[in-house]
Amino acid sequence: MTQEQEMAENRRKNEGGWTSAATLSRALPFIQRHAGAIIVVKFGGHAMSTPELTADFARDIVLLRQVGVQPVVVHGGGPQIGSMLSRLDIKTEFKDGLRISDMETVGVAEMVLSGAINKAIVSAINCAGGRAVGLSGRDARLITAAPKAEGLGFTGVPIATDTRVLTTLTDDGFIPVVSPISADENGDGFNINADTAAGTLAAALGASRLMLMTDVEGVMDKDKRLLTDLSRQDVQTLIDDGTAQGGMIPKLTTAMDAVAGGVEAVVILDGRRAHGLLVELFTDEGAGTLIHA
Ligand SMILES: Nc1ncnc2c1ncn2[C@@H]1O[C@H](COP(=O)(O)OP(=O)(O)O)[C@@H](O)[C@H]1O
Ligand SMILES: CC(=O)N[C@@H](CCC(=O)OP(=O)(O)O)C(=O)O
Repeated sequence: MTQEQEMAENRRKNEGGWTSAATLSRALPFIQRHAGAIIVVKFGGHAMSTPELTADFARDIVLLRQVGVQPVVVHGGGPQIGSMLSRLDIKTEFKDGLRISDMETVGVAEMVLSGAINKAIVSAINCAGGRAVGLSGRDARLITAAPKAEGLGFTGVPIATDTRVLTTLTDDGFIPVVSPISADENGDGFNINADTAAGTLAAALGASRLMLMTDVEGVMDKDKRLLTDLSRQDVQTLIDDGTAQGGMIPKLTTAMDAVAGGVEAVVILDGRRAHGLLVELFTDEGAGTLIHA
């Protein structure tokens, strides 16, 4: 068969094309529902473990923007900070999922997050045809930080936000990409957990959804079965009875605070699998664990 004959034959059959068109058409009511909405997407350090996953993520974000959603990306990079600290021979410890950060550690965290990772995500989104702008909690006083607790050094929490820089960007079609490193009133840098920063910004922006992309399918019960739907009370129980541990704790407290702060729903989903964002937003079934008020 010549190439022309093959193309003609494919056009006659084209089963795949009709299936794709049907999928697109079924997405229409979902696209209409989310058009104009602000959706904060937290991209975790584990979820960006390969360039392919980052590229797939970037395409999904650009697609969201293309269909009228206003995505705001907040990123982590815990494993990447960990490997830089070990290359520099600096020991690191966690308490309840948060890195205990002295001045040297927060310096490394800022270099890795606001430098390398932020720019890699911005680049990936721009290569996918978007207009991404990288910034951190420091920029335009987006997030003002304070110490989380006595003895945790420069491990911070957000105490105030000024989201005007984000709305200025989203109103003009840009996609903000935010590193969670922030400063206090004196300009001292603080290491804020990326889930916490994303939750605070989602509430401050009045986002309709907060999507936390991680390295598990979602929240698991004691038998490692995926929990698909949780109320705030259910989430509290999972923390109290020890079902949720380590990095899942800041995710769940963030989810509870975000829904209490007016975010309609928080979704914890698998960032290791391509297109989870689209499955969650544009299909009936959704993906991962949905947490609501
Ligand atoms: N009940 C639970 N369900 C799912 N994951 C849990 C649970 N308890 C603890 N975890 C851990 O939380 C991790 C996700 O948090 P974290 O490592 O901080 O991810 P990220 O880098 O994406 O923010 C999972 O890999 C898992 O090991
Ligand atoms: C205080 C604190 O724990 N900060 C985090 C910031 C990065 C982060 O949250 O990254 P992931 O989302 O990939 O875990 C850290 O130093 O690891």
